This record gives sequence, structure tokens and C-alpha cells, in this order.
Amino acid sequence: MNGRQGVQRSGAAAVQVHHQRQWSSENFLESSSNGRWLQSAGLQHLQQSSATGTIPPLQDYNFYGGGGGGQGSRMYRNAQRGFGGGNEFYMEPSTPPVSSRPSSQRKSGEQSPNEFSPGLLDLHSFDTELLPEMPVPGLYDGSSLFNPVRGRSFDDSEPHIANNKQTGRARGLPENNLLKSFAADKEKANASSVAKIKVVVRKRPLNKKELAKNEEDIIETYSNSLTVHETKLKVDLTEYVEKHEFVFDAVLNEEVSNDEVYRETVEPIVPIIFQRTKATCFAYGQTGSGKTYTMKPLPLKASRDILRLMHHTYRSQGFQLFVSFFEIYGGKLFDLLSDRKKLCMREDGKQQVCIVGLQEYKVSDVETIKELIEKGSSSRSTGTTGANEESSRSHAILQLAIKRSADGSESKPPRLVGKLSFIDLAGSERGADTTDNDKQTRMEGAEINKSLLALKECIRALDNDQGHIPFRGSKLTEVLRDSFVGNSRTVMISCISPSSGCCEHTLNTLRYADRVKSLSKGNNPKKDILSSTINLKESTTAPLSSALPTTSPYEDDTDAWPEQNERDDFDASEDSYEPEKPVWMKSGKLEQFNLPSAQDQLRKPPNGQTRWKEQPKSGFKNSNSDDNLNALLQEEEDLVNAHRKQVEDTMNIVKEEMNLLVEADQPGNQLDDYVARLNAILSQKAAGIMQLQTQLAHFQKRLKEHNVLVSSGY
Ligand SMILES: Nc1ncnc2c1ncn2[C@@H]1O[C@H](COP(=O)(O)OP(=O)(O)OP(=O)(O)O)[C@@H](O)[C@H]1O
Repeated sequence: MNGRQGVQRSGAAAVQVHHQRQWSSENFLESSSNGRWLQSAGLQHLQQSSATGTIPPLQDYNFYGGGGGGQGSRMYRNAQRGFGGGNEFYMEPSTPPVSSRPSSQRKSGEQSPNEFSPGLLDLHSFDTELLPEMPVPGLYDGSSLFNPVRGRSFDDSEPHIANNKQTGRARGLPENNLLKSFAADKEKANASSVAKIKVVVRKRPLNKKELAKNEEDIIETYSNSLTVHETKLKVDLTEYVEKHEFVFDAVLNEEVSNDEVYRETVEPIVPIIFQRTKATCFAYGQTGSGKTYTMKPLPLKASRDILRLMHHTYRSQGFQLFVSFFEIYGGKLFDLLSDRKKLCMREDGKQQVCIVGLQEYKVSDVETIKELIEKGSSSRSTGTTGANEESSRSHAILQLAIKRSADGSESKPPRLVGKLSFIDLAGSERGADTTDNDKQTRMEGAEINKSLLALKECIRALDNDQGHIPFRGSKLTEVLRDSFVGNSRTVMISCISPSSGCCEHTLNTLRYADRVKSLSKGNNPKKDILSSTINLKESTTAPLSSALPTTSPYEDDTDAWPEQNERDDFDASEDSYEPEKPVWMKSGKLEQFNLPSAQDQLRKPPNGQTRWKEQPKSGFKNSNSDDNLNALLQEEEDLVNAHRKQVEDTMNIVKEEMNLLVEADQPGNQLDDYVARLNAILSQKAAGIMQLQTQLAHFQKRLKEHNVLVSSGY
């Protein structure tokens, strides 16, 4: 979408919201109890009641159905799980969890529960600080790497898609980047060849439910780009297709296996974990888009490679591998390897985040890791939502930490050398799931929404070179802090559904991914300016029949990863995690592209009510600030929608409860309980609405900085 469209869309949203507020004012039910909570929430204007209390028809905000939800999807998912689709190692007969086996059955290298690393009971015992640099002889043992003792490939049972019309981009990859990486530089892992931020998109195949509904595959993929064909209706109700093009570091189509996903995403960063690097791989996307399917196999594959390096290349050098697994659920942390024990997050004097009480398991074989992952995954919070039968309701974080004592011996306590974190985020649209009717699910949705918004805010702050990065905005961003600052690497896998029914969510995911991608622009300005131009290129339209993808030509992987030009030497003083400026900010290379700012394109409208950008006079124009403004407007629109949903939810609850009250209002019945319950629910909703209003006010302030006025209703 181009800048102008973005602004106009937001404008429409703002107008709609204004209308919604009027409606709310006119229809909210009046009672002494709701008056109190409305006042406490600063929503006195909603107190005016209608005589009837009739709720007008609500707009269907979740029009697209969330993809993959419902009965058909459930059957498909169960069928998939039945033959091991995507959950490879879950299909094997599992040995009892480590902790439940007697010590005699444990393998060497495993610790008994009381031998486990104590976690962070003592803040200072937790080694978030990297071990100062010390020589690690690069004992490259070519023979061991080229004849690796490969464990069973857990991807063996992965279903392959019959349709062979496209060949996945990753198919052209060498057998093992790990080998390549070491072959290229036998002295040490080649950290500088790995991009600081890599954004990969993975498209899943159409599922049975989507096929049954004759939904079309609207995503056309090429080597590192894709086109979304969005069907729209003109005013005369004729259909046309709007194309949205995006370019990323890699685009993996529905034929790409989990093995290939691993080779494209995580494998290149494994060796640099031994070079005092913290790396994070996270999956982002709507419910049912394949995040868990994609993320589940990665830690095991990575630990297999890490152990191989430890046992061969870095043999006898005292490296140890630790595994921890926890989830962020409802803003709280739970240890998935320790009976969901509640954990606390603390910041030490150096602003390093410590997770107090997190159990870390020292591991030395793949089987044990597999059991731990299995154990942790089974403890995850999942449940049913309107959009997905088996939805992950939490952000799950699995960490592989490599440690070593200062002198390389096992006598001294080991300290952190590097860390690889895998984050399976909850569905990105959870906050918009209008069919979630129980309180618990709604609260989960609000929390997830908050953390994903906070993540966006952090990414934007980094992007804008802001001094303050709002990591504290959510537990998720506090945990992810490591990913974006210092000597870090980040791989984002954006999972998308190909279905026409998920178009809106897919576009949201791709826009989000595009924002993250812009963080890596400094690596190759030429390429990325081109990319963002393509991404924001004015959408083209064509008749529906001519625009839907047929077969996609396979293109060779000619696009190398962006060149890394940051320093790769580690500064020992850099352990306080002061946000490091992304590389392109330092280089200033982008400055040569003198593009018009958003302000240049704004003008004051005659009525002064709402100001929107004027369309560029000729040709396509693009700028970073234009891009920022659009993102900001998009964000505001998201918030406005979330706010509107909260108000609607509240109205529905009030309506339901009032009906109950009317039914219960019989002689002899005690109504106090009903009133108390209603009050409790309404107070909670009011708090949520207030929070959204605060966020919205913040966005409006920022929008005003861009000289954009928002509609007076908000
Ligand atoms: N690339 C793929 N190939 C085959 N099946 C897939 C693929 N991606 C996802 N699936 C299937 O689609 C279904 C939904 O995937 P998954 O559970 O990973 O979604 P999710 O994004 O994690 O959802 P949620 O956010 O609700 O947890 C599963 O049955 C999974 O097996």
C-alpha cells in the first residue's frame, strides 16, 4: 500500500470511531453501579442511557475468520497431528521425562533435579553477562564435521505437499550451512557473515477446511519476494484484485520442509553462539498460520548442531549446554520445565534482565533435550478460541545457553558464552478475536495484544534512533531486550496462511515483518531501499481472473544475505545492554536518499477537522518518515479497533447481565450477587478501556508531532 492509502484508511477508521463513540453515548445503560465504574474509568460520557438499551448491530471486525479455525480446521489439525505433521518428535514413543526417571536411568551428563543449575534464585548468580573474551582455539576438525554422527532426522515424518508447482527457495541451499561456515573460516565461526536481523516469511499450504470452502491461494512466492492478491469490490460490486508486493530476506513456500526452514534461519547462527553472541529466533503470525509447526523442531535441530560443535570442533574446551523453557502467559512467567512454577523477572543494576527461579538443565545429548522440549511443550497453555481450536495462548521461550568457566575447566562455575532463544509468539490477532466470550480468554487476548504492540513500539524506537527503547512495555519485550541490543542476532519467521479468507491478517503480518526488516537496512542500503520501494509500491489492480497465481517460476537464490558491516569484535565493556544503534544509523548511508518527509506531504484542510496527506503529485515517493507515519497511523487504527471492541464487549456483557437481572427479579430472589458480579466484570472492563485510552492518547501525541490531527472524537 502506498503512503496515501495508508493515511486515508486510518482517516476512515478515525471517522468510524467517532461515530461509534456517539453510538456508545446514546445507548449505554444507566444504573448507579455502572455510573460508578464509568466515572472511575473516565468514561462519564458513556453514562447517558437509552430508554430501551437496545444494542445496534455490531460491525464484524473479525470478518476474516482467523484462518484455520472451526470444525474443519480442527479435524485437519488432528489428522496432521495423527501422522506427525509438523510435530515430528512428538510422534515417537516418549521416554519418561528426565525429572521422573530414577538417576540410574539417566544418561551421563544429565543432572539429577538437585544438581540442576539453581536458576536465578540469587540474582548475581545468573549469568546474563557474557563471559569476557578469551581465546577459544578454533580446532577445526574437518573430518568430524564432514562425517558427523547424525542423530535421527526428526523431520523424517514430515508430510510433503503433493503439488509440485513451486520449488521452495531453500531447496537450493547447501546441505549444511554449518559445514560451509566452518569450511570458509577454519579459525573461528564467521560471525560477520551473519546478518544482524533476518526476516523470513513462511507460507503454509491451504488446509482442508480452506480447501473445502474453495478458498483460493492468494500468495504468489518468488525467491525472496511475494505478492498478495487481494480481491476487492468496486462500488458497482464488480471484483478486482489489488496486488501487494513484499521483499524479505527469504520467502519459503508451502513445499519447504522444516529441515529447510532450519537451514535457512537458525543453522547459520549456531556457530556464532560460541563467539559470545545472543541470538533470537521468533515466529510471528496469526492463529493457525504455522508458528508452532515451524518453531517446534528448531531447538532440537539447533541443539544437535551445538552438541556436535561442542563434541568435535570445540572438544575438551569446557563448553557446557543448558536448556531452559518458560512461557509468558497473562503477563506472568511460568517455568515449563518445573511444574509451571511462577517466575519473577528482575533487572539488575546493569539493566540486565534476570529471571528469578528459572530452572536450567545441563544437557549433553540430544535425547535428553528432546525429552525436555516435549515436557515443556506439554505444559504450555493452549486452548480454544474463536479462531483456532488448539491455539497457543502464551509466548513460549526456549533458551539454549552455552557456558564455560573462565579457565575452561569444570571446577569453577560456568559463565555465559552465548545464548540462542526460540520464541513461539501467541497468535498476532488474538486481541481482535471477537468470538472469545469468556473473561479469561478476553484477558489473554488483551495481554497478548499489549505485548505485541510493545514489541512494535520497541522495533520502531530502534528504527527511529530514539534514545529510549521502551523495553519495559511488556514482559515479552523485556525478555527480547537481548535480541535487539549489543552483539545480537535476530531471525524473525513470519508465518502466513495462503487463504483468501485470511488476507487481512496476512497483510498485517507482512507489514509487521516489513517494519522489522527495516531494522536491517544499514546492512545493504541499496538493496533495502529497493526493497522498501517495492514493498510500498503503489498497488496495481487487474481483473480477478487474470491476477490469481497459477504456477510460480522458481528463481534461483541469487540474492545473498545483506552484507554485514558492523564490527564483529566484542567490546568487553559492552555488558550493560545499553541499546546499541542499529548499524545503518551509525553509517548514515541512507541520508544520501533525499526523499520527501511526511510533513512535506501534509497540508491543512479547509475545515481543520482532520488533516490527511495529499497524494504525491507525480510518481511514487517514499521516505523513512513517510513509512513511519503510515505505521503510526496503522497502529492507531489497531488501537482504535481494540478500543471499540472493548466497548462492544462491555455492552454485550451489560446486556447479558441485565437480562439475567430481569429474569432473576422475582419476589424472594436475592439480587445482590448479580449486582456484585456485574460490578466486578465492569470494573475489569473499565480498567482495560482506560489502558487503551492511555495508549491511544500516546499515539495521538505522536501523530500530532507529524502534523496529523486526529478526529475530535479521539
Ligand atoms: N508448513 C506447514 N505444512 C503443513 N502443515 C502445516 C504447516 N504449517 C502449519 N501447518 C498445520 O496447520 C495447523 C496450525 O498450525 P500451528 O498450530 O503451528 O499454528 P499457530 O500459528 O502456532 O497457531 P496458534 O497461534 O493458535 O498457536 C497445524 O495443524 C499444523 O500442523
